[in-house]
Amino acid sequence: MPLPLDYVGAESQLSRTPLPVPVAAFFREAECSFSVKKPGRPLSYTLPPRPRHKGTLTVSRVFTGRQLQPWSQPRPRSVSFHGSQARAPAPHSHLYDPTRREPFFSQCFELLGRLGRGSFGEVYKVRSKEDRRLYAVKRSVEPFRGASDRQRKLAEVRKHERVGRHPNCVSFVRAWEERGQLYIQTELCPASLLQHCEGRGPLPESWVRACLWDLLQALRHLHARGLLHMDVKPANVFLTEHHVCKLGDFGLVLELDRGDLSDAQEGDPRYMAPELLRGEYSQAADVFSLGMTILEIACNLELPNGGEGWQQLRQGYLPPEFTAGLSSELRALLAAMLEPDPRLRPSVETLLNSSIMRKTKKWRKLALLVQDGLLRAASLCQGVGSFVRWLWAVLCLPARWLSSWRRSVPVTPPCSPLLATLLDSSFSSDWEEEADEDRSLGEDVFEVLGVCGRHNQTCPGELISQDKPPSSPPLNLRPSVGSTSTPRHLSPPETGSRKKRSSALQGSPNLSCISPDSHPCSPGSPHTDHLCRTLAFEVEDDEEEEREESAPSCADQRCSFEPKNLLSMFEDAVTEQK
Ligand SMILES: Nc1ncnc2c1ncn2[C@@H]1O[C@H](COP(=O)(O)OP(=O)(O)OP(=O)(O)O)[C@@H](O)[C@H]1O
Ligand SMILES: [Mg+2]
Ligand SMILES: [Mg+2]
Repeated sequence: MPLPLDYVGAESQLSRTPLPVPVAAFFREAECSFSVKKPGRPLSYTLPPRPRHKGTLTVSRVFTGRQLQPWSQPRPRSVSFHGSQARAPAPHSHLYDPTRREPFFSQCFELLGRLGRGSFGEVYKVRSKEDRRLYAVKRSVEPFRGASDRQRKLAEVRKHERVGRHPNCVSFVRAWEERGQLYIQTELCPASLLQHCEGRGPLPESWVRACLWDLLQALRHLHARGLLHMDVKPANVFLTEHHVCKLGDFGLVLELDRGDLSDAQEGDPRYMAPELLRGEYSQAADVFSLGMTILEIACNLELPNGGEGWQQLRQGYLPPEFTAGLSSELRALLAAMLEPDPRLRPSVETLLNSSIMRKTKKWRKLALLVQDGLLRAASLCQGVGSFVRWLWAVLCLPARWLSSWRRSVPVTPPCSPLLATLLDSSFSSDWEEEADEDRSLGEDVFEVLGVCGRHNQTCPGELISQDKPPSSPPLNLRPSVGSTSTPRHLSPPETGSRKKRSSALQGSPNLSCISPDSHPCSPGSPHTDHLCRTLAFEVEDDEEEEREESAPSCADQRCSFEPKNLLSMFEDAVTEQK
């Protein structure tokens, strides 16, 4: 019975009538038969019941001596209907070793998890060990029960191969059978539309329109090849990571050109077109199922499995309390797709030419184009970023090599031209800041260094490790400070103690002069520290005088303090001796 779409107005008129009207009562009852989707419902709820186990023994179990069928042999066999099935070679993979006991699946794939379970098989998320890409592999739950059961299951491969490649259809990769089970490898999709909608409420209309446009494209592709999907529903629609809808699960596809409709199977009853009960199979059945799918996701409506609500939806009645939030255009389109008479139902082509779909097409194409552009730009940025990182690493390599070389050499060679270049580059205008930082490390550090400057002949790093345990934090810290303080011989004038610190830190020219052979300040000498220090400075001054010629800019600085220091030290020594 066709039901008026402007039912709301009719009810308000009727409510003024004192007598109850049967039609109004019917509609009120109808309202009660629809409900919103329940969030958090287990996914298995949506699956059709699995076939019951047979209690009786199969013939093969009774007559065990029978010859094994070729497909029940342990070796894997490729399944494809493109060439001759008689040859059925092993599925190709250079990783597969037939001498090993593990099945082809375990040898060639890493199992990452289970994606879902249908009435036919379990679907796993896998990574191919060959190309390291992610895929979905559907494996039939039970082994083939016989030749006809096997043929029925293998038919899904033939159908998938016939579908071919289309941006809105899940891509087939390959199939094989092993130990009586069928494996179908397809592209992996992050989620099904059903999973995506769970707990979200109704989807935004712009999203619904985009989804409808994508799925109409997929159906146009199938119908043009003489194929009917027969199982369009949210659980068989998959979303890519770029939010493109793809139609999948081609297990119930009907090949109209084969002429044999005896093995045609209806899909999920909630989405089933009414004429299928009369055995009328046509493209219009897919249009109806798609209409139901869109109604479900756009209105968050729990579709009935049977009963009154099921009948009403197949009589052209759209529950207004659910469809009220939709635009009039989309409501009219849905009403047309759910038309009870398949001959009056618009074809996929007609639907794509409707004004609402033409508008959607423009936006969809633009959105896909922008998305594609953004993705390309992102991958380009990623590529440029990794190139810059690589370039930086290559450029830093000589500097790193030099610094590690410097660390490995115990005493810095004073006249190395390579080192001189490096030191020049590290000698920056913020020398004063560095000096302040050194001071901030604390006097005790310098005291230790001062000691080693007076009594030892090797580099500061080594001295530190001799004088203090290696675990002592300030001592561990110093060598690195010393290594960066090489340009201190160009420092501004300093006090005696400061200069002592500098020479100890540098470890190169001044310390090399304080040796048992070059002056009397040896570890076992009776001279006082004071004298030792004085003599050390004398030697330093001699050297620096020599260097003045080669570094005139520093000469002025030294002239300003060296005679004064020497004089005061000499006076001190004389006073002490008196
Ligand atoms: N390519 C895929 N990418 C991601 N998930 C998938 C993929 N294929 C299947 N799945 C998941 O596995 C579930 C079952 O897959 P599929 O529908 O193909 O199996 P089936 O046994 O044919 O089920 P049905 O009962 O619908 O016939 C899907 O609902 C989905 O959650
Ligand atoms: Mg399915
Ligand atoms: Mg299926």
